[in-house]
Order: sequence, then structure tokens, then C-alpha cells
Amino acid sequence: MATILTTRGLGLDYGNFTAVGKVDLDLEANSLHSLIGPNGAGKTSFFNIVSGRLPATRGTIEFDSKNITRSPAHGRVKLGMARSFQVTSLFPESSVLDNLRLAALGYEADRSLRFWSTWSTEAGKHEIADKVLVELDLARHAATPVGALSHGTQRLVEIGMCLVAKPKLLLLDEPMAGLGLADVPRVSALLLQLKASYSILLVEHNMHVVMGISDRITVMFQGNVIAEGSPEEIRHDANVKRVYLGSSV
Ligand SMILES: Nc1ncnc2c1ncn2[C@@H]1O[C@H](COP(=O)(O)OP(=O)(O)OP(=O)(O)O)[C@@H](O)[C@H]1O
Repeated sequence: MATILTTRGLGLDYGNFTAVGKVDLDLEANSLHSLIGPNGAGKTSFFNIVSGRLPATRGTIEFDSKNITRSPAHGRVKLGMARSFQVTSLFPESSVLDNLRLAALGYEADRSLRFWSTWSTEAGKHEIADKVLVELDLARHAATPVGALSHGTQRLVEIGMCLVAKPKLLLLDEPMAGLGLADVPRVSALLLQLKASYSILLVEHNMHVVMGISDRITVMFQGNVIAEGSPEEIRHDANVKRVYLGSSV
């Protein structure tokens, strides 16, 4: 299987503090790879360097066979990397479809300053938004204001706002956070469905979800990788149990 993302010795220091030491990670294309670990392990910092939000202090990142270590965040988006939006980036009074269309237009960075005037001519972008609506089974909510949706459905819209960029790799930061019990299976099922078409790197604290849907799991602790393997391997890893899982799974 092809590898879509490879990091070697990737690290990030905040001044004298090392948040990410030297991380080697290989993400197979069309797989769901989870990054887990206790609070402060460095997962979000790792996401920030992979997405280009923060520059790496050391190491390299290869994405889709290109060295992107020094590429700006928008360059990585153009190459096919998308990071999930937070709830706050949705327009609550606009409909689901309008939010998706705006996101689709927003990915055209060179058009961003004049997107209102090109609204009616952006048929291609509308088409992508329409497709994502169907892909996420949100068609019945197309005209509903996002603010009127349940948390779970809003989370699907957030993921949809990544998909309109037609990414190869989705970086999802805690998609289950804040969801009610009833919404968790719905969002997990969507992630399972998406890995047929996208590669996914997932940071998530819900261990039942992680163990149920991941192909591979990397465990971080104090900035470094302490284990990597299948859910079964991770579940039985003595070191991982000691520092993170305990008897929770
Ligand atoms: N801007 C910053 N400046 C200094 N230290 C930071 C900064 N951001 C994060 N840290 C520290 O870096 C370490 C790693 O934080 P990070 O948020 O990456 O961990 P995490 O694994 O994502 O944790 P969580 O599961 O709680 O989100 C923590 O000790 C944190 O306090």
C-alpha cells in the first residue's frame, strides 16, 4: 500500500520546552490512523506542524511524495491536506448548503477577495458542495440553518467543510468532543465510510471509537511515540496501559 504522509524526526519546541520530540509516522493511503495519548502528549502540536500552522523545529514531512516541511499552510491545502474546522467557523444563521458553498469558494484563495461577486458563476464549486451534501447524507438538512442542527449534525457539516476542498488527507482533531452519546455512532460510521475515499489522521480521546474504527494507532507520551500498531496490539501494550489506557478498554 502507498504511504500518503511520512514524518521523520519531526519535532516542535516552544522556547526551551519540547512539545514534540522526534516523531516518525507513516500513514497509509485510504486508512484511518489515530494519534492518541494523555493530555499534553503533543498530539495537537504535531497536528499543527503537519498542517503548517506552526513551523517544525526539526525533522521532515513528506506528503503525497513531496517534501512539504517548509511549505506554508495554504500550499499544503492546495496539495490536498484539509484540517477540520471548529464549530465557530460555521455561520450559524446560514443554511448547511450555504456554509458548504462558502467553504468551497474559500478554498480558492486567489478568489477569496471577490467571492461575493463571483457567487452566481461558481457552478463548479456549487456542484462540489452538492456532492458533499449527498456524501454526508445531509441533503434533507440543506436549507436548515446550521445553528438549528444537533451537535452531531453540526459536526458532520464541519467535516463536510473539509471535504469540499477535495482533499487526499483529512486531519481531524477530536471530532467526538462534545457530542452526546447518540451522536457518537453516527460520526464514527461516517469516518469509516470516508476512509474508502480519503486518508485520515485522527486525534481522539474516545477510546471505544478509536479502537473500533482505526487501522493503525500511534501513541504519544511526553512528545514522543511510545507505541505504534493495530488496535489489538495497542490495547495489549503494557507501556500504553501504564501511561494512558489503564483499564478503560
Ligand atoms: N503555545 C504554547 N506555548 C508553550 N507550550 C505549549 C503551547 N502549546 C502547547 N504547549 C505545551 O505543549 C505540550 C503539548 O501540548 P499539546 O496541546 O500538543 O498536547 P495534546 O496531546 O494535544 O493534549 P490534549 O489532549 O490535552 O489536547 C503541553 O505541555 C502544552 O502545555
